[in-house]
Amino acid sequence: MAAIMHRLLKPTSPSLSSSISLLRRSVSTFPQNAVADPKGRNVQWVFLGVPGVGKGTYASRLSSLLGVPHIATGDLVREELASSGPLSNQLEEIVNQGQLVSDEIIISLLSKRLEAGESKGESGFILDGFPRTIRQAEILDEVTDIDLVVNLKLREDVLLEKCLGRRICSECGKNFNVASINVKGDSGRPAMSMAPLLPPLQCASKLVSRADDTEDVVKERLRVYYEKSEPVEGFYQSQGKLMEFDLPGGIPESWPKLLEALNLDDHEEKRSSAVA
Ligand SMILES: Nc1ncnc2c1ncn2[C@@H]1O[C@H](COP(=O)(O)OP(=O)(O)O)[C@@H](O)[C@H]1O
Repeated sequence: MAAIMHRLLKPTSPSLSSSISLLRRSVSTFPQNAVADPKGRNVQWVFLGVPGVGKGTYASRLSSLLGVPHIATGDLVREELASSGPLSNQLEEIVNQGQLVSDEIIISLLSKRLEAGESKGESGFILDGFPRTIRQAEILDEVTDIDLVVNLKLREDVLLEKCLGRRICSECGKNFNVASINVKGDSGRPAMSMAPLLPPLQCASKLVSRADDTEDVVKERLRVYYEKSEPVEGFYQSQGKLMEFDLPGGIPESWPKLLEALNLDDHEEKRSSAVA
């Protein structure tokens, strides 16, 4: 009912309709061809969580483990910006102010990425940074079935520090983090430490920060998250698809626990022993 009301209040523009048709076409072979995980679940998964929580880190690790693409809409936006294409000036202003790009643009970037992947034989996906509004979640629901939504959570007082510590290698594009986080336990919350994620020697001199990872812009992105993206958690909760996951610390503590929560810990062990 709420969704119908929303659509009545916000009619879909012709350009959004055509972006949705593109998206529908690019997922038309899913989920029939979707990759199943070792537990037989289709992998059309979504990662939710505030900026800096680690969606990219964990989604990309799972993508390597399960053999499905990790598609981060933030990366698609940054690629479009770097390409100096027709949209780049418009996008730069929006992203550097911490605001959301329009649904039309995001859906058309996502469709193109899915289509390109499909032509290379990719199937299934782990989405990171999409959907970010209720409208985007409704559109995704119109075109395909999402199997699982992982909502990563981390105590708020470390998020800003984590965003400010993010670095990208300007050559290989890998993500690192120079922040060393040590917070004391207080009023029932345990202490938390997160070691920096440092680059290998060949990347060390090529690290850059994202233009939108300044203190003011991160604070605005957090505000936008609570206003526009947090309701998406409720959307999937009501569909019974949401798995909440409280990150207990850095990668060494969190990764095994996440695998356990996803029931994938035995798969990781088998794979590691096969490689060893
Ligand atoms: N689904 C989306 N809808 C609208 N804008 C988006 C979306 N995904 C990414 N963006 C734009 O790209 C920027 C960077 O996104 P991302 O890398 O996911 O950042 P974060 O670290 O905040 O999770 C966002 O602040 C926003 O401007």
